[in-house]
This record gives sequence, structure tokens and C-alpha cells, in this order.
Amino acid sequence: MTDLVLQVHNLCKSFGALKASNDVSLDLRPGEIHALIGPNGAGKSTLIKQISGGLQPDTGRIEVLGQDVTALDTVARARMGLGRTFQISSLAMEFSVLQNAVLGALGARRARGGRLGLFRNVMKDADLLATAQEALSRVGLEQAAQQRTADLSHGQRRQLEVAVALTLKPRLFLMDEPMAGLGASGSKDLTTFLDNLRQEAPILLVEHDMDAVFALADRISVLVYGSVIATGTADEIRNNPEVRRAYLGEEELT
Ligand SMILES: Nc1ncnc2c1ncn2[C@@H]1O[C@H](COP(=O)(O)OP(=O)(O)OP(=O)(O)O)[C@@H](O)[C@H]1O
Repeated sequence: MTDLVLQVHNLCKSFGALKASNDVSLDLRPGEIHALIGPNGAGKSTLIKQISGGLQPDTGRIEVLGQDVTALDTVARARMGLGRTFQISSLAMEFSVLQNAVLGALGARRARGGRLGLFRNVMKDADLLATAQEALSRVGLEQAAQQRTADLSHGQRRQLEVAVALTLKPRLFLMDEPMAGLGASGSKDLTTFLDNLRQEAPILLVEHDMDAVFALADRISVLVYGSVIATGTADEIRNNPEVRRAYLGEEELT
């Protein structure tokens, strides 16, 4: 019996001659933010896709809450509590904020094998509305519920993506660059939000914003050319000579 929320064992994935994941192992503990960093093309998104079920590894094993999910598809993994936000927005821009959250709640119901309805009926479904509204208030968007999603600021869209993921009541989160495109104040707000969210569901966080990573992460894994070259606390990673050589510029560490 393990209390690890996620375990990745010896994952390998090649595209032709390119080893995008080269014997990757890592885990996620309850209540933690584990950041995955590395240069462009290091294989971070490829790893996240394999964990979420969108891409099948060549070899290796993935366990969620102690259960082997390697052969399961995305929907089955979502049903087990694996929530995800994407690098590219999955929101319907012409829909209202509330409609997007309700669509999320509908997807969560589908993942649990529940019944689907026509969209116009769905907007009158008390359970779905309650789930959607609760998720919106968790991220501070309840006042914006009737706004058109296209009219939201970039930061608010990121909050809405997290709200949509929350409708699934996830046991763990995979987040691919949630800070991308946010200004300084947007990333500060999201940093505070993620800091609180980890208690509810631990987060495997892919992020280029090093200020956010070093502020938030309990542990950091560094991926270079598909391999994890180090895992440790922020201080351990800052002081790791191989990481300094391979990835982090000296100026980032002072
Ligand atoms: N479907 C694919 N077919 C072929 N090569 C791919 C495919 N997906 C990714 N790659 C390659 O695998 C390597 C890892 O890509 P990946 O997108 O996982 O890196 P990343 O660390 O997420 O990069 P970034 O920080 O730029 O998002 C890259 O060299 C990329 O070109």
C-alpha cells in the first residue's frame, strides 16, 4: 500500500530516433507541488501527455493512487481523479464563463459514466449548475459568470481553466504552463491560488516561470533530453552542479 498519489516508473517514449522520454521515473506525494522544469524540447509535454493518457508510452508503468493506469484512456484516468489543465486553452470562447464551467461539470459527469443531455437542458440541471458555480467561486470568478469567455483577461481565462478542471473534483492535477502569458500580477495571483490548491489535490506542474517554480515547488525534477537529471528541493536543485551546467543559468541562481 502506497500513499503516493502518482508514480511514474521507467517511462520510455521515442519519436523515430528521438528519445523524448528516456527512462523517466518520478512521483507525487499528497499535498505537494512537484515542478517539472527543463529547456524547450526536453520532453515535458510528452511526459504530461503520457501521464494523462493522451499518448501511450513505449515501455514503463504509470500508477495513480496505487493503481496501474498505463493501459487506460484519458476518460478512465479522469474518472480516477486525474485532473488536467492544458498548454493550449480548451475553453469555448463564445460561451459564457458559466456555460464553460457547466460543460466541464458535464464532462466530469460523463467521466463518471453518468447521463448526458441536450445542452439547453444542461443549463437548467441544478446539480451541474451547483458544481459549476462552486468551481467558479473557488477560483474567484463567480462575479464573472455571465461574461463572454472571449472578454475575459488572459489571467481570468487561466482561472476558468482551473475551475473547469475542478468540476471533476480531482485527486491530483497535471498543469502544463499555467503561468504562460500572464503578467506579473496575474502570475502572483495564480501562485497564491496554486499554493492553497495543493492541500486539496497535489500538482505536477510544468512551468517555465522560475520565480513561480521556486516559490511554489516542494520538489523539482529537471528534465534534459528526455532524462530526469535531478530531483530535489529548490535549494538542492539550485546547488546541483549538473543542473547548473545543463540548464539553469548562473544568473537565475544567485
Ligand atoms: N508527435 C511528435 N512527433 C515527433 N516528435 C515529437 C512529437 N511530440 C514531441 N516531439 C519531439 O519530442 C521532443 C520533446 O517535445 P516536448 O513538446 O515534450 O518538449 P517540452 O519540454 O514540452 O518543450 P516546450 O518547453 O517547448 O513545451 C521535441 O524534440 C519534440 O520536437
